[in-house]
Amino acid sequence: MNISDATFQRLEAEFNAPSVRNFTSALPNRQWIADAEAQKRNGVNPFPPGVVASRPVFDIKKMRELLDMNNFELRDSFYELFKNPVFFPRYNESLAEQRARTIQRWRLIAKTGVFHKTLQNFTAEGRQRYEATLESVGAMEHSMEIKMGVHYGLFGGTVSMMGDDEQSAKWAPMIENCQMLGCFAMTELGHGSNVKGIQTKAVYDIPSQTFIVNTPCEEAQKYWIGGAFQSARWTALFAQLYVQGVCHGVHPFLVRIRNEDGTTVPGVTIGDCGAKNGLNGVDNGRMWFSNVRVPHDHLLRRHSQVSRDGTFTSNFKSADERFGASLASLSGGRVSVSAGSLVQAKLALSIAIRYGLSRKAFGPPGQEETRLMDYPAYQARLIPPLATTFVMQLVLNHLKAKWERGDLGRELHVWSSGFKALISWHSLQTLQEAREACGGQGYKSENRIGPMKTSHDVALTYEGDNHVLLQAVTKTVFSEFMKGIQSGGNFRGHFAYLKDAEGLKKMNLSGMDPRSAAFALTVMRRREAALFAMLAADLQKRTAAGLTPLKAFNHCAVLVEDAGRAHVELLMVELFHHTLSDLQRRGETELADMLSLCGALHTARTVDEQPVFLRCGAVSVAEAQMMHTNVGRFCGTLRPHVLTLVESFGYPPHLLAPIAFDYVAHNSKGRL
Ligand SMILES: Cc1cc2nc3c(=O)[nH]c(=O)nc-3n(C[C@H](O)[C@H](O)[C@H](O)COP(=O)(O)OP(=O)(O)OC[C@H]3O[C@@H](n4cnc5c(N)ncnc54)[C@H](O)[C@@H]3O)c2cc1C
Repeated sequence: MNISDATFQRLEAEFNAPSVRNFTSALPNRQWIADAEAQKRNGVNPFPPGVVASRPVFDIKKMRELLDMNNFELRDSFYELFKNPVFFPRYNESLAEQRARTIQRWRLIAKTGVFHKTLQNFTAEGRQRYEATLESVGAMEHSMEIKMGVHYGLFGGTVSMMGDDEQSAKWAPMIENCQMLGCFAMTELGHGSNVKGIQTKAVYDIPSQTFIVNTPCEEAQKYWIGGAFQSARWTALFAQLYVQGVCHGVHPFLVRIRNEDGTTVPGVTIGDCGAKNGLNGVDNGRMWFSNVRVPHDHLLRRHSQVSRDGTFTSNFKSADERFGASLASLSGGRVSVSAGSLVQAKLALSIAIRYGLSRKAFGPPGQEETRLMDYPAYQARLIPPLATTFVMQLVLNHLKAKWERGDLGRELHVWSSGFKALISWHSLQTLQEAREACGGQGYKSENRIGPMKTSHDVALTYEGDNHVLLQAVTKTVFSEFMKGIQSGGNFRGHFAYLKDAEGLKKMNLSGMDPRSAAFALTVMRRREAALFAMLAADLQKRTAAGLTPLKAFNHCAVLVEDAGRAHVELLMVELFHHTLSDLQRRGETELADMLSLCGALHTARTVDEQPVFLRCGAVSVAEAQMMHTNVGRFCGTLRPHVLTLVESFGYPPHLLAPIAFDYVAHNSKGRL
């Protein structure tokens, strides 16, 4: 595929930052990479000095393939591309330089042609290639991943999935090859989480057969729109659709915001969101619309249509159903954010664990100091997040497969909302722990963890604020639970396990194998059952006292979120054990054994960290104590394997950091 060279030539001129064009901004010393690669050429794996990897008890390559699922060569080809100096990390650049560099990098990535046919028809192969590309790019730099995710995933995904076949066929190829550069304008200053309440208006004007778009008040300005401030020429705009005086709710439109020369079109005003805590390679902008005329065939009409003479029709009966269907097709954004989040956690763990293996502190008098990783207290900080990262990656792979198959049902909404919330929280917590685990070195930008942490932070907010997402999960599955209650205990589907609620209570955890599926499912089901029952009772009490169902729900919001988390963590355990049984069935016992240890540590840690298990009676004090002991026990069991485990993430030395190798040589006087 030819990428639109004209687009990138124009953009590079517009984002003109001389230091970027001429590569003059200071580059950190990169000798450590040459050293690591030289070691590799000599047949020695580039580990930190003095670190001897234990003999792998599983096949590292197979583990990587299990985690990455597909496109292994493509991922490696991107890692090679990132050896080009354009991709070298630079720190302390100005906002203009960071934005310019992102454009420069985008051109080189787009030029590979990797996005060809990722939007047209949305085949599983195309989606896998797209996800693999974004994950690889995210390992190099998070801004770049988000910049491309907004253009191809959010803008392109909206046009191709919410446009009908004709619209998709017309525009998707031009989005893939960057002839049409776009952004995604949903959020407004006054409405972010509550997108149903956005105020931008699109009124159908019968005589001119156009939609007239207006920003009626300051709260309705479009806000945070990635790419809007400089690069985008088009936007997928979300607005309340009015036809013949009737509001039909939120609808998507393809709207031109700039001419190809970069000037804004009449009626559109664009401002900068300015410097952010991270992701400064992305030019987030604000937009106001004043009587902007949008052609009739630019309403993206897969779900709703307006005839030229002003008759509104829809495939769905109510505005709520239409809105739900629109959001379902946007679940891909949450899939990408979850995958991108785990990339950051995997990199941070790869760096911090290698450092913890080589760095020594304190020790017996007169003897060699002890390696950090040999302190149980240190292990307890890095090994549980490592185990959870493996569990979450395998769980996320089920979600990715569902999305790639085009399975857009209610389950996709629940999984993508819940997994995005828990995975992004997990990754941020892991980045913080990894930063601290590297001490002062963790605070140096060149060691990557700090910049990754600040850039990743917003993953908790965009594509749905995590708290709001957990509430949405509970709202969606609670009715299923209530059906079981109202039928006198005839629970179905996910809640079928409650048909034997008494048996669940009687299970004796201390007599079970903590690596088994039965053990993890018992603990997680007990919590979910208890919290959903508490929620039902609480809601019933409040509605009986005269509150409306909505008010009652809001009064129980803390319990609602706890129940949502309980549901998602149970789903995760179910899916994880599904993968384990599959591995066992295929005879991959080495992988399954290692992963079952990770699963057992993940379960023990989940219970140990959350008092809600004790509070709701899901575990007894003795069982909570057993879980606590299990955390330490499994950390010790996994300790010899931590290096091979992070090796299986597959990141080459140049995507790690100096402290992952010989941090003393890197900081020597000779390298000043
Ligand atoms: C860097 C960045 C890039 C972005 N890119 C885009 C983009 O390209 N396009 C786009 O359309 N949008 C974009 N967004 C917007 C993003 O999706 C919104 O910020 C997000 O949906 C949250 O909305 P908000 O900021 O208005 O927060 P609010 O909705 O105001 O939430 C603020 C707080 O209130 C809490 N809260 C809200 N409702 C409830 C409730 N019912 N109960 C309890 N607590 C509640 C939330 O948990 C949150 O902590 C971006 C945002 C950022 C920061």
